[in-house]
Amino acid sequence: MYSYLEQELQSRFNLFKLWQQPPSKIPEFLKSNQRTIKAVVSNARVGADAQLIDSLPNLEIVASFSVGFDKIDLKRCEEKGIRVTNTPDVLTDDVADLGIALILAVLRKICPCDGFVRSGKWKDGDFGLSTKVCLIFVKISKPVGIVGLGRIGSAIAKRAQAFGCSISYHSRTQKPLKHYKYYDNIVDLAKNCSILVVACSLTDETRHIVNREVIDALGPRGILINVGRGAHVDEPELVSALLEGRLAGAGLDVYEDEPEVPDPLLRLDNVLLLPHVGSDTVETCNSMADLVLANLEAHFNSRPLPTPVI
Ligand SMILES: O=CC(=O)O
Repeated sequence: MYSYLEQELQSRFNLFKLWQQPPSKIPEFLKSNQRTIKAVVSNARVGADAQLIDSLPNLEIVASFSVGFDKIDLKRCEEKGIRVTNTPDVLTDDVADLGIALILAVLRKICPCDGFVRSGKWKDGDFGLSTKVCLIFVKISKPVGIVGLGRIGSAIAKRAQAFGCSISYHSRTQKPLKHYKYYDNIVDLAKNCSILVVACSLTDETRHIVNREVIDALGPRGILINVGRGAHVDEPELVSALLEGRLAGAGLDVYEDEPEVPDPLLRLDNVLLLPHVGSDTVETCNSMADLVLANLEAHFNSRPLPTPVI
């Protein structure tokens, strides 16, 4: 629980600190407070499953401190007339910045370079070469491919363009953007790009959208960047492609079973691993917290919700 959000929740509402309960005590804790609790404040990692929703008969709203709501059982909320809110827009720039940081860091080998200097190896010789980000002046030029051209995907595209990259994308529908090339399937996108960036939301359709076929289409010179959700990628397939040299590298902020990270990835220096920090800046977390509070206040004062999901 983000401390500023906790403070504000405490000063404005009757706050039950579920996260401070040991897992074995949670059912009992919920049972003893079930009549009183009207709102759940959640986040990307915890969500709100059917069990939690069903255990709170007076629940009116789930306000998530996240843009993603893949761990919230929306169907159950809908059936029960429970409102759901998220925190879009305020985190777009941070996640897009991190996507670009991953591209730059993987291609230019920034972390291995840092390790090289710190370990004193520089005194024995130069580091070696890395890969150019802006391929526009190079014959092998291939665009940056973006999976999901929503808010975050578009912000990544804008930034990548500023680095001189051309942009291709795959999404459910084609956008009226003539400078970006659209592919109606992700395999064709992967075949025709050098860096594939996953930035879509996680749904039944996008779960494991990056499978073996997509990874092989991206190929041994390709880089995968994931700032979406771990479950967008078939992780064992990603690991074997990296180990077998069927993929050049990856930059990951998200994993299927966070905070678990597949062990072999920890030993690969062509992979950059971040601990799901896409939106974790002080400024953005404050804005996300304010949005959670604004949604709760609006709901309990019968005003329209600023950022409703349902
Ligand atoms: O992963 C972070 C979010 O969904 O906000």
